[in-house]
Amino acid sequence: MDDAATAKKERDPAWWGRRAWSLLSAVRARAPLVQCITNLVSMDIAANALLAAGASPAMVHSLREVPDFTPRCDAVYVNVGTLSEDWLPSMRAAASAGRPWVLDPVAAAASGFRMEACLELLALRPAVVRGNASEILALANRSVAASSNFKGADSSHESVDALEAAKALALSTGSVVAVSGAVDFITNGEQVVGVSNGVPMMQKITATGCAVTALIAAFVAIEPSDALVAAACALAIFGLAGEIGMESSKGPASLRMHLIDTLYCLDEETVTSRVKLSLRP
Ligand SMILES: Nc1ncnc2c1ncn2[C@@H]1O[C@H](COP(=O)(O)OP(=O)(O)O)[C@@H](O)[C@H]1O
Ligand SMILES: Cc1ncsc1CCOP(=O)(O)O
Ligand SMILES: [Mg+2]
Repeated sequence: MDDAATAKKERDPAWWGRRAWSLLSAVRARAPLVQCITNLVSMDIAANALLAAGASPAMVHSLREVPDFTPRCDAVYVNVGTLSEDWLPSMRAAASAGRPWVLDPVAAAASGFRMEACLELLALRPAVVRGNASEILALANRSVAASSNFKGADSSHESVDALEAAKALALSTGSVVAVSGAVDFITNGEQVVGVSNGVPMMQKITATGCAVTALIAAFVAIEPSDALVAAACALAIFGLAGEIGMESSKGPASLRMHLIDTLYCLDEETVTSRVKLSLRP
């Protein structure tokens, strides 16, 4: 049996269930410190998602604090959602501080300034870049939106539309690329993992994408040598929390609350039996 066939056989649903549970358990046990340089919209939900999962969020943005603070962090999370010229130097410095870090390229195609910033940050080799399909397509094509269906921070594409772009971006950058959507795809350019947890209502809560990227940073802090598995398991756990949270929710506001509560309460039986991850052919 060749390596790919062996990996596929080992990574059956039970294997993924055990991995997802062991990474969530390790986050709870070790409470990784995650520096977040994230947009103003997402700060609350990203910090609360990290806390509910067991990590320690710190929204520390000042360039002057990076030399003292960032080296003490277990991971760094950079998100360009409300990018300004003032924040970019802190993002560069934190990304260059030698800690594992992840990038969320919110609305990458919104402007030349934002696209250039994202490409510059990508060149600093994040362990993972997680975006929606439109963001990953724009980054792979290095293109600022021209079309009338551009929706800013929201996606106007399905995740599957960006799968080939994600693989190409992963190969050209050396980062793991995660495309979120109805099915999340996570790839290092060679292997592709699909995650089928989640509910459509998650798109109706602002900054759920930002929050799941923060969670990816916490999982990467625990498993820096396997960012593909860390990112896939974080997406599955977050999606599962959304799925279970939806059972008690009437709409986006109550889902936001129940998702965070569920993230806090997830147990081994629920995680191992309900995460839906698979290695794609
Ligand atoms: N149609 C969907 N069905 C199930 N889960 C979804 C769907 N769309 C998004 N999600 C989930 O919502 C979260 C945010 O993803 P997404 O909306 O794609 O990101 P963004 O907020 O950056 O646009 C992810 O966990 C993703 O899996
Ligand atoms: C609405 C908005 N505007 C700038 S950042 C932001 C939040 C985007 O969050 P997400 O990418 O998770 O939808
Ligand atoms: Mg987003």
